[in-house]
Amino acid sequence: MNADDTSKDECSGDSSPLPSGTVVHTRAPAKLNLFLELCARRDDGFHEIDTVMVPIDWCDEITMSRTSTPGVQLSVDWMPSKLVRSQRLGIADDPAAIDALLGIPADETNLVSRGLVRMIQRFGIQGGFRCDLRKSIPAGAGMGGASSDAAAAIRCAAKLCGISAQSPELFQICAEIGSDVPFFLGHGNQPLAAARATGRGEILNPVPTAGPLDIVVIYPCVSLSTAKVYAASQVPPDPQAADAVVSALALGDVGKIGSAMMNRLSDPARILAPQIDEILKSVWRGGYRTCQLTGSGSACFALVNSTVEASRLASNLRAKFERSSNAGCGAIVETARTTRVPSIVSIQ
Ligand SMILES: C[C@](O)(CO)[C@H](O)COP(=O)(O)OP(=O)(O)OC[C@H]1O[C@@H](n2ccc(N)nc2=O)[C@H](O)[C@@H]1O
Ligand SMILES: Nc1ncnc2c1ncn2[C@@H]1O[C@H](COP(=O)(O)OP(=O)(O)OP(=O)(O)O)[C@@H](O)[C@H]1O
Repeated sequence: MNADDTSKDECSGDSSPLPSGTVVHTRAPAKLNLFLELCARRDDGFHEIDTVMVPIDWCDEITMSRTSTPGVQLSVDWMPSKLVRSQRLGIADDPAAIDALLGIPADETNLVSRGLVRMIQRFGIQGGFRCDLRKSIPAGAGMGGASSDAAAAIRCAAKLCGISAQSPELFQICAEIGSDVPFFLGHGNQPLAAARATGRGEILNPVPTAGPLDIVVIYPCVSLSTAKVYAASQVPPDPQAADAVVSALALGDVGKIGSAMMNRLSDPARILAPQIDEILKSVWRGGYRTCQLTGSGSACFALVNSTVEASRLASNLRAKFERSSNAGCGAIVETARTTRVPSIVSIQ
């Protein structure tokens, strides 16, 4: 997926209800946190944070249509299949691990369902939606998969029902569903290549970038609870600011970005999941100090200088961390590039 996938009409807000039977499709990109600081613990159980996020072209896919039947009919599957994913993770013969890592709810607890139910209620939409969600983004990885899916489904519903993509209610619904969700809506009329988020993560300021960044993502065979990682974290006495990362992003200077990167949730996540510690130390020993945890984990990522370097690092890390099936938990290593959100909502 590249930046051109951002639809112009999606940004112009031209909307009228689509004919009955129309099917729309969009991608839901993952995100990485180049910087994440804890500024304070709030009385409502959340933290004031200062974070810089970039969307990447590792995406889930959503296909949606309206139904005359009220409610949300949701199907969830993995790309290319749950079996292939379990084999790549080395858990094909471990039903408990498959459930823990690949078990995605298809009921009202799925953030896609939560978002669509709120759309139906907030806009008095007649009937309901059918949504087919095809997963690629690992869950419990700190990559914003569920949040991105929710924002993508909300944008598809808006397109189907002739609701402007700029309607403030869309942002409100996203902010109600989760702290990461508003980021995936983009920012006003402009596609978003990077954002600095404060509050609990819902207050967004676009960050200028010099162009796409090349990345290697390593997802270990473990799913981490965001709430548990935050609960195990400490607010520092002197929180760092994201200004250095923001300036380096504008320059597109990978070395400068790398030396300004930081994630305050890394230490608690490494204690909760020692696999993360093993991966980080191994990649750092390989000379990639730009490698760090994203969000609340468990995935880690390294910034590199080119797609060639990304391919080379990824093949080295696959040899080290990926297992054949049934050889015990491994990891999934993928190259990626930063992109922009939201992606186009296309009519099938
Ligand atoms: C770690 C990040 O992914 C970084 O982008 C986000 O801060 C988390 O965003 P998210 O997964 O959408 O989180 P939410 O679903 O809103 O909150 C899940 C739980 O994480 C904790 N949480 C989340 C956000 C925040 N600013 N402070 C918190 O302490 C709270 O215990 C909350 O109940
Ligand atoms: N659409 C969805 N995709 C994946 N998981 C979902 C979805 N809806 C609800 N979930 C549940 O939410 C849990 C967390 O999923 P995920 O990690 O993708 O969420 P997130 O909060 O957006 O991302 P992050 O890991 O950055 O916090 C999953 O383990 C799953 O049980």
